[in-house]
Amino acid sequence: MADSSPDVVAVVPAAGIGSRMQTECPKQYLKIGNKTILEHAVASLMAHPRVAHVVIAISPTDSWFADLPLASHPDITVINGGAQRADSVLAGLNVAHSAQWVLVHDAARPCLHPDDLARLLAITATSNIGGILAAPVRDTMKRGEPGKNLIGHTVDREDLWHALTPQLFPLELLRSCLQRALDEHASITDEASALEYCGFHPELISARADNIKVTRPEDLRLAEFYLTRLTQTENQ
Ligand SMILES: Nc1ccn([C@@H]2O[C@H](COP(=O)(O)OP(=O)(O)OP(=O)(O)O)[C@@H](O)[C@H]2O)c(=O)n1
Ligand SMILES: C[C@](O)(CO)[C@H](O)COP(=O)(O)O
Repeated sequence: MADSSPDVVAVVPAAGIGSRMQTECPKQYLKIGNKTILEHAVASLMAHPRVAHVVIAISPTDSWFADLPLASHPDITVINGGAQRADSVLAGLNVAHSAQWVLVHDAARPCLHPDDLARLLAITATSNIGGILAAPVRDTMKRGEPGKNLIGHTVDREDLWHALTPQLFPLELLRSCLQRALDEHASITDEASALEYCGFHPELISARADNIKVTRPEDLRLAEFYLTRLTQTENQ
């Protein structure tokens, strides 16, 4: 029987402004059904019995979070995020004292399937480095700029993956790697890149491609479609 004791803390970076979404409010506060994208993302984590607590990093100027039921949830701590996503994550790690493992999940990813979360959490039984959910690249990959000619050669897509979230790591390992990477001004766009910067190689868990990060306007309807299908599957 897989361990289901609540031994994992989740950090949810939710301090972005969602500029690429071109909406009035930050995209994590856009609604799909009767909940915001942030609430869907947090609910997908709290549905697993091992997730004991969730730390949500919001912007210091956030004026939306206080109106959500999450704001008064006993298992949720809200803190101020930072200038970059990595700063927000580190701020969350710095208050997540009481856990051995930490899950980091984008507030902008509302469609996390419970099976993928369970498969990621299962690696705690065999790994001391951690791992990430990832989806295989499906298209031929090119390098270039819009309106200009393609650069160089087609990118070989063999072994090329889209890194998703959640990403799962030993709390102290992630905290130390992220702190060092930021102190040394490394380019960090996900938690795995901080571990890679420090010489570690997290496990890759092949996952569903419908765990999308709502980023551009056309993503909202797609996320709504995926969430509707996920809800129907769970109710069967
Ligand atoms: N300083 C920041 C920047 C981003 N994020 C969070 O990191 C996640 C992924 O980042 P992204 O999709 O880039 O969100 P934004 O930065 O808000 O989007 P944009 O780049 O379009 O402004 C989001 O949940 C976002 O809220 C954060 O916590 N702190
Ligand atoms: C963490 C992430 O979602 C993995 O793909 C991605 O790196 C976030 O990038 P963003 O530019 O902060 O959205």
